[in-house]
Amino acid sequence: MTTLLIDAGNSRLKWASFSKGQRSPQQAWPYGEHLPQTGVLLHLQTLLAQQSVERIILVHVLGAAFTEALEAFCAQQAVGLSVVQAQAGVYGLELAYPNPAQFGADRFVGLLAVRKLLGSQAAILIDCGTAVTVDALQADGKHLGGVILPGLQLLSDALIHRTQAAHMSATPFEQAKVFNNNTLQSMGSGCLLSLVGALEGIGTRMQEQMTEPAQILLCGGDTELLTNHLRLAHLAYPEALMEGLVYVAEQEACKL
Ligand SMILES: Nc1ncnc2c1ncn2[C@@H]1O[C@H](COP(=O)(O)OP(=O)(O)O)[C@@H](O)[C@H]1O
Ligand SMILES: CC(C)(COP(=O)(O)O)[C@@H](O)C(=O)NCCC(=O)O
Ligand SMILES: [K+]
Repeated sequence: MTTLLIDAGNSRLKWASFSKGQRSPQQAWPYGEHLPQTGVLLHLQTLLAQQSVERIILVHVLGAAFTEALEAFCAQQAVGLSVVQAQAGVYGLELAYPNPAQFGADRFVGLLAVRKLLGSQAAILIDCGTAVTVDALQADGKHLGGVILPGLQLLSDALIHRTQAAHMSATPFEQAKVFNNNTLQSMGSGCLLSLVGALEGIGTRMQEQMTEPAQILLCGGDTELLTNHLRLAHLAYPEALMEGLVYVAEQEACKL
């Protein structure tokens, strides 16, 4: 029997199956034209029709009411469900937010991924999804907090829709460069390089203010587009959140 590991973000559902201690490679399914909440439930239906699933370990950022919808769906399908939420004082983490309920559950799973991938090393996790989050974690488990900024696609959407370029289609991010000779390439390069510059500035400031060397870990949907441009030593691991969910699965298994 299989456990499904699911990260439901604002743009896409990422999933992997976990069985006998082994995780499959991550797959990412966009929501397309659907609202994220509808998209998640449709994708879950497809996943449960494809394989025999005993349990789902899921993290989402789609609102508290959505957890209830998921619970009802899984009860109907007779599948166990654990929805991961940010919590104070668990897994050896001390969260910077005084109210953990306000800290994105995906960011919390990101901190667990740091532990799973890097052990008890100080780290800065950059998760490049719909929004980009940057979080600093000390070796002793103290989370120092972080920043949230618009992701690559959001930057580009805002630029296109709030200028006379509204008639234009998607901007290209591949082969971003500083010397461009057409509007779309100029915009795509500008968005990508502005995000890269922001992350270099934020990462450098965090490293300066931390008391121990911190390993930068880059993950999320735009990892591959950003990694070659980023002038900061880092590890690129697009599927890091799946490792955070594996960590939860292993910890839950220990409690059984
Ligand atoms: N088919 C796709 N649909 C949506 N985003 C995509 C797609 N392919 C690549 N991306 C990129 O992935 C990013 C979303 O990353 P992801 O980590 O899945 O985000 P989230 O967790 O917010 O859903 C977008 O900013 C976009 O640039
Ligand atoms: C910042 C986020 C929107 C990122 O979501 P994502 O890009 O992964 O879809 C999400 O982590 C969130 O809703 N956080 C709650 C607010 C906070 O962490 O302060
Ligand atoms: K994110």
